[in-house]
Amino acid sequence: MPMLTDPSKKYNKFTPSIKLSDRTWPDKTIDKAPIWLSTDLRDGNQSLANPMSIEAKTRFWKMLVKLGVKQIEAAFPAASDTDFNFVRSVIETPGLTPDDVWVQVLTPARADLIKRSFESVAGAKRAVIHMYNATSPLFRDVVFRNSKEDTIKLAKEHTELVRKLADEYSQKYGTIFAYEYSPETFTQTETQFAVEICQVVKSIWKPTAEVPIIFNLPATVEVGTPNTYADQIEYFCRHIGEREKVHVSLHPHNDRGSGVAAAELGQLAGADRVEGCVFGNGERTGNVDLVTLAMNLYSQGISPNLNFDDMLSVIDTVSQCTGLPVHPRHPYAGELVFTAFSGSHQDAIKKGFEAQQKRAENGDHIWSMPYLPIDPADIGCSYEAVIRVNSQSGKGGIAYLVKQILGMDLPRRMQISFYQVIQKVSDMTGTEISVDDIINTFKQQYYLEEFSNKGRLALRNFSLEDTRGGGAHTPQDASEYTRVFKGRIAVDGESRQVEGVGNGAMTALLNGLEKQLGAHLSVKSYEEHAIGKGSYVQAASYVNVSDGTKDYWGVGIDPDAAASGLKAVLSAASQACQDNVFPEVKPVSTADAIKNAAAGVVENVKDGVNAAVNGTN
Ligand SMILES: CC(=O)SCCNC(=O)CCNC(=O)[C@H](O)C(C)(C)COP(=O)(O)OP(=O)(O)OC[C@H]1O[C@@H](n2cnc3c(N)ncnc32)[C@H](O)[C@@H]1OP(=O)(O)O
Ligand SMILES: CC(C)C(=O)C(=O)O
Repeated sequence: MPMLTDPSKKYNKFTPSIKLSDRTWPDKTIDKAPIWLSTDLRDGNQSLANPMSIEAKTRFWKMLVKLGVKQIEAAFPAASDTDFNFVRSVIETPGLTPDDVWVQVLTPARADLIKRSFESVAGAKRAVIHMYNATSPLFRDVVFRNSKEDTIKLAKEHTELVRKLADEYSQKYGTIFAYEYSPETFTQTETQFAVEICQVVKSIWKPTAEVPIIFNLPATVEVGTPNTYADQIEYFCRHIGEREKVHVSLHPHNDRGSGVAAAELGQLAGADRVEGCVFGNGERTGNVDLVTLAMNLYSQGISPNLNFDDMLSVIDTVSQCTGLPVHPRHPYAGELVFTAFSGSHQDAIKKGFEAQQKRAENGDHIWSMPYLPIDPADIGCSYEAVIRVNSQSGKGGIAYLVKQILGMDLPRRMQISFYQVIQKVSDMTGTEISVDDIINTFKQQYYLEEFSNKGRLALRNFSLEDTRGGGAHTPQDASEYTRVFKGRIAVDGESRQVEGVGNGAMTALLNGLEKQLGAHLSVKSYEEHAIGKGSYVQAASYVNVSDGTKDYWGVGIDPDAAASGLKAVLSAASQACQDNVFPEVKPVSTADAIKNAAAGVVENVKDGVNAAVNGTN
């Protein structure tokens, strides 16, 4: 049937039975983690087309224990042998269940199923028996055909049985039992009635402050906005007696997509405990997502008491055990959630990382980063995944990747120039450009192959003479040249002797190139920084040269600062060759240029870069 133009003819607005006018939860904040209960192996399992095998459940169980979950609903043991045997296995297998972990099992209010559930936990150190029956008018009328009194009687009589069996089993096995009672469909139940039935249950169970009774108040189906849930929870917390002997527990489902909000407002309203599933698996749209809840706390500086520092392995385990993928946009865990494609985001993140690093050097480690609510490293993600490049990207993000991978901090104007190169590639392909592609393009553009200069013009060896102290040529005044460059430059692989003079190493080389190749290039700007530390330190040089009509950027890397500057000049000059700047050196395809240059490197390997660095030739 198509959607109705007037849905009011079919759907009633949800109206909660209570509405607090003096609610206090809106003014509260969450200051600590709740008690967590994972129901992945029960609610999460019952909703799968193919429920988990014992092996899958065991793998999941181990992961939950490792994450730090202390209460785990292992199964609905009366449902199947698999479920029953799994509970036996977590109790009997040495090392599977630490002493501080509670094994929880779910049962309906039916005597045979309660008995079977007790049999499943025989010998456990700590066990929570969780019993439920639906309490809302719809279920009372349609499913159970029960009055309110009948519903209370059902809960009362079966709680009596749970009490009796708990006493017997704890005497026999020394098990510490806790009791959880869920008025299923709580949010659609008259809240006063939910309190009434829970008072009766509590009077029979007789909890202590040491082992409180758990009243689990489920949004079995999420039918209202989270504020209505919070009102119901606050009302319940205010009216249930002996509050110190009660743990109020939330069990939100996500039918309206606000399960996380409901759980957070429910905690503001006084709840002590939250039941949910990792990545929000569960019936229909799922149970509330424990990862999001925990990481929301973490991002506020509150320890969730759960450890997601290896999120990728959690994703692997959960998706392999359930057969369900984790959405790429899933909060904190999806593969795209720390990724920025768009230029302005990348620019802000790059600046943010630089500022963060500076603050950290002064002892301030507080995370304050544009667009990234948490540090991806905290959940085991690498920074490389943060910035990815497509046609929406800008110079900042691309420069960030070059810096991350090659350690090269490009001058701002060079960032713009390289960005234009990448933009051409991305316009051509129309797809995302991988980090490898960016780095390869960078190396090709500036003739850097494994950091040796393999341009069309490549440095083989050189010496620099300082003429200030007398030497072969004595300058007449300070503006005159003070350097003489002598060296061998491979021009498309053919080694040529180049000699020139200038007031610095780079200008002397350019002077030599002009004499050899017949065109003048001048240096417009030059920057340099160190890469690496200690004995591995290298100099990275960036030079911008011009023939008077067009600018060319060049890059050089070398352990020797002078050699790195000279390589940068040749890297820029190699690009100028492509524009026919040197009459003698004709443009060739980039691939051919690299091939030629590489051949030249092999040919000249003996008098190669090492000699040049030492300035001995
Ligand atoms: C909101 C939740 O997620 S609750 C958990 C739900 N999970 C599951 O149901 C998974 C496991 N369930 C099962 O394996 C089976 O349903 C069993 C073993 C529990 C029961 O199986 P069956 O005896 O074949 O009954 P069936 O599944 O049809 O259950 C419906 C009966 O249980 C009754 N019932 C349902 N919930 C409860 C409850 N909480 N307490 C007591 N009786 C209940 C129904 O009224 C119905 O009774 P009727 O047969 O007299 O009309
Ligand atoms: C058994 C109860 C807690 C349940 O799963 C629900 O109401 O969703």
